[in-house]
Parts: sequence; C-alpha cells; structure tokens
Amino acid sequence: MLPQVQAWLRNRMSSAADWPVDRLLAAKGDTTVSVVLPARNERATVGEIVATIRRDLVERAPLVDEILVIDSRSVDDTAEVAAAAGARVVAQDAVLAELPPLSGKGEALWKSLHAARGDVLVFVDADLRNFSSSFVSGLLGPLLTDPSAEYVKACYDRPLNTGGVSVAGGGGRVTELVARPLINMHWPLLAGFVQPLGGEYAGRRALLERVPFVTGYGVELGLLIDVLETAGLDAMAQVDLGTREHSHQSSEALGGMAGQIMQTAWSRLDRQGRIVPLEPPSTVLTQFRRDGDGHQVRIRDVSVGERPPMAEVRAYSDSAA
Ligand SMILES: O=c1ccn([C@@H]2O[C@H](COP(=O)(O)OP(=O)(O)O[C@H]3O[C@H](CO)[C@@H](O)[C@H](O)[C@H]3O)[C@@H](O)[C@H]2O)c(=O)[nH]1
Ligand SMILES: O=C(O)[C@H](O)COP(=O)(O)O
Repeated sequence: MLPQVQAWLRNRMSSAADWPVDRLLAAKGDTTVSVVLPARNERATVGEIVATIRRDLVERAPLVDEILVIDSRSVDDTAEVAAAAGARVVAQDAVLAELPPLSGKGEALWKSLHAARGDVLVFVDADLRNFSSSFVSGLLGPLLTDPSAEYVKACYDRPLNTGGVSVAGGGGRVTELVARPLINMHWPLLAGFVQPLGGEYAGRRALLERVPFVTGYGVELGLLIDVLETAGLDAMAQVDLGTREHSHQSSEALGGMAGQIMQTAWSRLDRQGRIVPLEPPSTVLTQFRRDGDGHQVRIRDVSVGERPPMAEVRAYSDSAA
C-alpha cells in the first residue's frame, strides 16, 4: 500500500459512532441534506428505510431535509410504498424527460442530482435489510464538520446470506474478484477504500455536478476514479458503518455487473491516455446456463453509457432559455 494511502487511512477514516446526531445538528448550519434512494422493485425494503430516516433524522432531529426515492422503472409498487412511508418519489424517466433515456442505477443517481434539492446528497441503496439511521448520520459526519471533505464513502462487513446460512465476509463478490484487483492495478491511491462498490456514499452537490456519471453498475467505480481526479484523495473520506446486509444477485447477474465494472475501468484508462488499443473491448459477455440439453449460451450486453457533468446540462438549459 502506498504511504499516501496509509496516511489517508489514519486521517480520513472514522466510524459512525464518531458522529453523534447532536454534534451534526450543531454543525449543520444552513447546509441542506437530501437522502436519495435509487429503487427498482424494492417494495420489501424501501418503506422501512424511508420510515426509519423520517423518524430518526427528520422528526426526532432535523438533520435531513429531503428523502427522495428515484423509482427506476419498478414494475411493483415500490413508488407507492415509498410515498406512503414519507418519501418524495420521482420516476427516473420523468426527470430531464427531453433526453433519450438511459438505464440502470447510475442513470437513476444522475437524474437524482437534477431532482434533489440538497447541498449535500447521501445515497443509500433501497435493498438494505439491516438499515440504521446511523448509516446516514455516519456519512454526513465528515461533510458537515469539515469543509475540506467533499466525498464520503461507507465501509462495512458484508456477510453472504444464502439459503438461511450467513457466511461472514462472504459478500461483495464482484468487489473482491474484480473491482479490488483492478483498483490496486491501476488506481493504487484508491486502494484504501474497503468497499469501493458499496452503494452508500455522500458528496457535496458542488462536486457531484462536476463529474460524469456512468450508467448501470459502473457508477460507483466511475465516481471514485473521477472524484479522485477532480478533487484529490484528501477531499475523500471513509466511514465504517458496521455491517451491511442486502439482497444478493445471482452469480450470472453479478457477471453482468463485473462486465460493467471492467468497461468503466477501461473507459477511464482510455480517457487518462493509459492504453492505446487498436479497438475498444467487446461489450458482449458470453455466459452459460445449463438446461436439459446442456449448456445454453446467454449473451449479455455489458456496455455502459455516460452522462456529462450536470453543470454542463444546466449551462446548456440556461442558455437555451
Ligand atoms: O436499474 C437499476 C438497478 C438497481 N437499482 C437500485 O440500486 C440499488 C443497488 O442495486 P443492486 O442491484 O441491489 O446492486 P448490488 O447487487 O447490491 O450491487 C452493489 O454493487 C453495485 C456496483 O458498484 C452498486 O451499484 C450497488 O450499490 C452495490 O450494492 C438498489 O436500491 C436497486 O433497487 C436502480 O435504481 N436501478
Ligand atoms: O459489491 C459487490 O461485490 C456485489 O454487490 C456483490 O455483492 P454480494 O456478493 O454481497 O451479493
């Protein structure tokens, strides 16, 4: 590990318990906070997460100004459940509807930048099974108390819960098999992030509007690399939130996620002038699924799109008006 990363871990690592809500309320001042939950078919969990934030961080202590659920083309009643629990719900495709729609989680988050009102945005996945409001207050700690902190990423232990069995440390399979090796190979300054793909992080709008957002599951890796490039490692912090449990995807679906992570890494290496390819990598991922006739080929498109910094869109809309 690079000495700069060791120093960063000493200076920029904290725990949720270091950030009691009273201290944050005293530091908040005029800063407005939006909590954003991207949600696609999360009716089972989104209501409780929204209700917990509302109870602990809106009603008991006015730390959060807005709870925004971006409904990412759910086919269940995620939107209704979230609204009943007290969230403002916005459909992903209704935001900047004049643009051709792109898809996936990164698109939902990019659209949330336009829909949310806060100076600080806290992103929380809507499929968490052991959510606590300290996830939000922990992430807000560095941002509300230290003007030099611009982007805060959570870390946690990640059990793998399948078939009623919980394996400690077994979760985060794409992280361990794909993202961490890639990060260590190409961006060793980011090697101190324990959970680079985790869905819980927070940032200042002023920074988030200056970086592109990769669509799909490339968004977390893209943001880490681009925030590092734009703001530097010392503007980034990490907060330990304890343990995170979520609903796991199949290995096959995670193969698609891994493909998007690699596409994102490739696009950043290309932009940084670090590869001179004869041609871009294929965006087709071939996988196999066994049925009664043997292994059947399943083709997955792992291409990722990219949205420009929101500030550029605002400048364009303002000049068109
Ligand atoms: O098209 C989509 C897909 C997902 N989601 C939501 O995004 C969150 C995370 O998605 P999920 O499919 O549960 O991802 P994970 O398998 O948990 O993937 C991990 O790794 C991804 C890649 O870095 C991150 O985007 C995730 O936040 C992180 O939890 C959930 O609230 C989803 O409902 C959307 O809003 N739109
Ligand atoms: O972050 C990851 O690596 C993916 O979300 C997969 O996580 P899981 O192995 O806990 O399902």
